[in-house]
Amino acid sequence: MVFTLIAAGKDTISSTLSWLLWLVATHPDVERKILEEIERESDKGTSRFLISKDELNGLVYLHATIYETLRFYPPLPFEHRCASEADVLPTGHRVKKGMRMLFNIYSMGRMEEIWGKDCMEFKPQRWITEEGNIIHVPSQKFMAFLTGPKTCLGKAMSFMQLKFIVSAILWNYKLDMVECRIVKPTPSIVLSMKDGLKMRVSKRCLVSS
Ligand code: HEM
Repeated sequence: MVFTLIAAGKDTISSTLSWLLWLVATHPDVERKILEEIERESDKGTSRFLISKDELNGLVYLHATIYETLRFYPPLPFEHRCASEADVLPTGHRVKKGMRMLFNIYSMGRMEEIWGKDCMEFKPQRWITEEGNIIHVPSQKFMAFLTGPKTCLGKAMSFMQLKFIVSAILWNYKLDMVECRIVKPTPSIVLSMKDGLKMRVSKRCLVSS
């Protein structure tokens, strides 16, 4: 069981981290908002190297940035399922018993019919209500963790891990792209970056002590 959890979480988390750090490095407005949020939500009296577990709940904008990263770059970009019974899909398509269906989660995250006209913009704000809470998006619309009875068991843990790691990295280090080169995914079971991600890492001067 422990092995299953580690295996299911390792590559998915590392894929999300790479895409998120690249997206943040190339969207300085998003980076600024994440840092302002950490500054606001973290305990001024403690070390800033790691944010505490309780403070993680306050990182709504970072939470939204993780959702937005997963919309564009789901670590598992394709999934398939087999129909246990004949059925008719909501689209009207007839499915025979035993028929295999492949669905493209990567494309679904970029479809105008699902996400609206600004579907190709990296906009964490789309996940936040006017009152500042995370918008609940049904899992049939946002499929990175899949939907139905075989959905990911590690979703909550993933957000916790990612918020811990990203807040610690971004608070302490500035990450810049080494050179202007095209970053693109490689077609594989886990969505990784073709040729990896090269970044320049420098110690960040804290906004305040
Ligand atoms: C961003 C991170 C993650 C994403 C996007 C993700 C996505 C998914 C997806 C799409 C599936 C369904 C696979 C299939 O049925 O073909 C799945 C299953 C699963 N995930 Fe995750 N996962 C993530 C992180 C994690 C972590 C950190 C853990 C464990 C701590 C975990 C545990 C599991 C387990 C146990 C299953 C199998 C569930 C079952 O078959 O009933 N996942 N995940």
